Amino acid sequence: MSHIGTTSRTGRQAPAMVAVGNAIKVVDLTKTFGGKPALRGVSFAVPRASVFGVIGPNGAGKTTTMRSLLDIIRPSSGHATVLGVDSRNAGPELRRRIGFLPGELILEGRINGKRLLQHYADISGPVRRGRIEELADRFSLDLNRPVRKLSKGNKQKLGIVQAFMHQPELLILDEPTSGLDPLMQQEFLRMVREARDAGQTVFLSSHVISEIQQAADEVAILRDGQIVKTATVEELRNSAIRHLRITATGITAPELRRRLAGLDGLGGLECRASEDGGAEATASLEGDIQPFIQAISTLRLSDLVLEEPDLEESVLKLYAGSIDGGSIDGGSIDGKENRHV
Ligand SMILES: Nc1ncnc2c1ncn2[C@@H]1O[C@H](COP(=O)(O)OP(=O)(O)OP(=O)(O)O)[C@@H](O)[C@H]1O
Repeated sequence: MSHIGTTSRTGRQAPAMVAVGNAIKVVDLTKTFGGKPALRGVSFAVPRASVFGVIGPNGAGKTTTMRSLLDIIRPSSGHATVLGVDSRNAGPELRRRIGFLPGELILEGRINGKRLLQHYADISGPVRRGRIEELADRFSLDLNRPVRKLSKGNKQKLGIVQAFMHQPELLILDEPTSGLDPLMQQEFLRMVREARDAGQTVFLSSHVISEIQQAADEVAILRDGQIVKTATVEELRNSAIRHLRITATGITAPELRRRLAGLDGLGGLECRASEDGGAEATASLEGDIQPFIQAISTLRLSDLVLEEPDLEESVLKLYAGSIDGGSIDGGSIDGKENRHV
């Protein structure tokens, strides 16, 4: 194990200490189903004790990536290492060190939640006494009801509890908040943060950008089996699109246009006369804000609005981008150079 710090007697539980190295490393993974590519050279690394989110539209390859990590499916080519073990050798020992929530949860319906979780605990445990009840309480989940009578959201909660209950070193969670109401989503995100703080690693997929933004340290955006971009949430935010509006006095609308037109990252520029006799401009701004700040520094501003970057808008733009247009990062592991979208 490449953890620094103490581990439990079994070595299974994650230490609440600093962790080093990668929990997951994927290099050039491809998967073809009946001649149709589902993954096309995906590479990324997930540092230990971090939260890594993968987002992408339907069919992007999120589930296929996760299944490859767990050896549920075999990749056509490429390589994946999970907790230091080749994913192709993912036997029961490795599985016990992982908590997995599949995207399509199929649960035995005839028994109640408690018995079902006890069954999973026997397989993937040990589970600390009282832990299951604590987690169920956090989700207001009734463990005495037969599983088949639970709503979709409550079944999802059971799935989350079984993934977290044995405090595995690595959590692989496919669309974990699907079916959860907003309060429960927040509870789930708290659990993810606590897991990371305890030294566990979380790899999760989502359609919900705001959720990834709240939970993840790093994000990979997957589309058509390729990673469009890997970035920290901060980097994504910095390269995101902001909307701005300025009002200046002592200047006409055409003059204001001349000052601003052609600035790096500025789009959709519209200038008009303002009510106070000056000029008003609205535009969107992508990336570095410094050239814009410099351009307006000599203006006499009466108003300036620079909105919070819209992560959703910039990610949707990435979804919609052209693969053949050369804008796709073939999956660099550090992903820090991938601003060209
Ligand atoms: N077992 C399979 N047999 C054939 N094709 C498959 C199989 N599993 C996945 N695919 C195909 O691989 C591609 C990627 O699917 P995958 O389920 O990984 O996407 P996803 O990003 O998880 O999508 P979603 O958000 O809808 O769950 C899709 O085109 C899908 O139809």
